[in-house]
Amino acid sequence: MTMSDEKFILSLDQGTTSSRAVLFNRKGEIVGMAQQEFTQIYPQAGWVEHDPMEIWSTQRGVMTQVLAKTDTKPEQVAAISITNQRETTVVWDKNTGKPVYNAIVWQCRRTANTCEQMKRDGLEDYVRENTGLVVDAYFSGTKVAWILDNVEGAREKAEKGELLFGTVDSWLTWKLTEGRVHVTDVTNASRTMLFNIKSLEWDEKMMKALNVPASMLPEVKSSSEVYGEANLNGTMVPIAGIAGDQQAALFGQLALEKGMAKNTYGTGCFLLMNTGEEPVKSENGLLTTIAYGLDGKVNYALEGSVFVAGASIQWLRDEMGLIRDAADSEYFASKVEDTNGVYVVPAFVGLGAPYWDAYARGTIVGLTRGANRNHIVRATLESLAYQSRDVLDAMQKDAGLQLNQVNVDGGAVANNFLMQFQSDILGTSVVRPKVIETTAAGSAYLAGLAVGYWEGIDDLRKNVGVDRVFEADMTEEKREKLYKGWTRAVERSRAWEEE
Ligand SMILES: Nc1ncnc2c1ncn2[C@@H]1O[C@H](COP(=O)(O)OP(=O)(O)O)[C@@H](O)[C@H]1O
Ligand SMILES: O=P(O)(O)OC[C@H](O)CO
Repeated sequence: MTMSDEKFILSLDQGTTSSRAVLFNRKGEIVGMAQQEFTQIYPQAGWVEHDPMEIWSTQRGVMTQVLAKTDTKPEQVAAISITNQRETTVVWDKNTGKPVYNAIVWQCRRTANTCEQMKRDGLEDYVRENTGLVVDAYFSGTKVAWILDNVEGAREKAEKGELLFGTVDSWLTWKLTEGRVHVTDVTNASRTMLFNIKSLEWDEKMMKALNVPASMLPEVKSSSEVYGEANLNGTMVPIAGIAGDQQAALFGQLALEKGMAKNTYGTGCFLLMNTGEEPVKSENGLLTTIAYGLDGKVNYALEGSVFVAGASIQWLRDEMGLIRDAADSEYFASKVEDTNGVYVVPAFVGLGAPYWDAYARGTIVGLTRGANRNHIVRATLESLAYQSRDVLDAMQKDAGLQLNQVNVDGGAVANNFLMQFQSDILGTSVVRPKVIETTAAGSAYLAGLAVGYWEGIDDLRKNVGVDRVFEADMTEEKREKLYKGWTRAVERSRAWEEE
């Protein structure tokens, strides 16, 4: 229950598996939250889709629910912020507002062949230099092209200027403003492979290479400004913050200075390091991306994107039936002292950073007659930590520095076994904040700053607190032996699926 004149920021967090709405007060505390899972559509092996109308209906549903649950009137919402699963691609008809196809999800591998062709066409260096990305099916560009090439009549309509493209932030803003506003922010734009991260404009050469008409593309704005107004039961409320979820988490951790990093453990795992106002080119398989656009400037980040992290725990629950609840994984993993030599490489949709192997597939190695459920559960949890080490090692090489602590957030950091093992396998401290909904918080901060709900960054520092610090407790010898086993397991998973 909220006091009737108190104001809040309503943060909409549209993730890969669920839509969430979180209400924040001035102290950055969560006043209320509503969450709803939605359908994952797997039309073929390696393909992943969402229904854009379900994304919208669940997001609208949780938004209404959180206000009702906390007895908050629309007039008490100072601003709405949007943060979202990135890269996921929606194409809709400008006149009817209807999607022409399901959203193609970031995890979807259907355009791997297009990427091979792009590499043969010699585009890799241009893509890396100008978009900060590697040529991979992960990003939106080839997904838009696929829709235009495969949905009957789509290309013709797009060329007549009748279709619009957007990442999920863009789609939600369009729906919330009843079709008045077609925008995105720099962080989301930097994940499309169509955006030039240096000039901060849509890239002509990439638009041509992917055959995507300029008329489809949203206007690109900063991450913190008023983009338009949403109609909340007759009250117009400004939408004032937009950022991709991983960038929002970095902001939520207030990692606003060069060299500050965070790792988020959700469906995937995403390690981002703020590199300041200059983009840093990775030599070790990471991405260069925009961290946020604020006050007329952008900050850049290096990113290590791991495609499957918490999703592997859902796989243990839903497909393998080894656990009933994600949290049970901690209990089973802790029942054994080690994995008995078992490694699980959850390369269900290929491998992201630093390998970028679209043809890797999931692998369990090291099985002996003594391997049991607990070992497999433990090895799956450990895979989150090993994959994070892969990207942290790459990041330290790129940045030329050694981190002695990693700030973490996201759903899976509730798992104490995982956090301790993470610290052990990295040999650094792992710092878990009080509010692990850092994504929603960072997004709320961006909106709150735009409307003067918070005056500035110093105002926000009071909001951030530490819950627990995990310290490494493993010998160097053991750490390196275990990690070597992981690298061998990864080799076994690679290039499995044939082109
Ligand atoms: N206690 C836990 N141990 C391990 N994994 C967990 C735990 N709780 C949640 N997860 C995993 O974390 C993910 C949910 O985190 P969340 O940050 O909500 O993800 P997303 O935003 O990607 O939907 C799920 O994939 C789930 O399997
Ligand atoms: O929905 P999440 O939290 O798994 O995040 C997905 C990422 O944004 C994909 O790049």
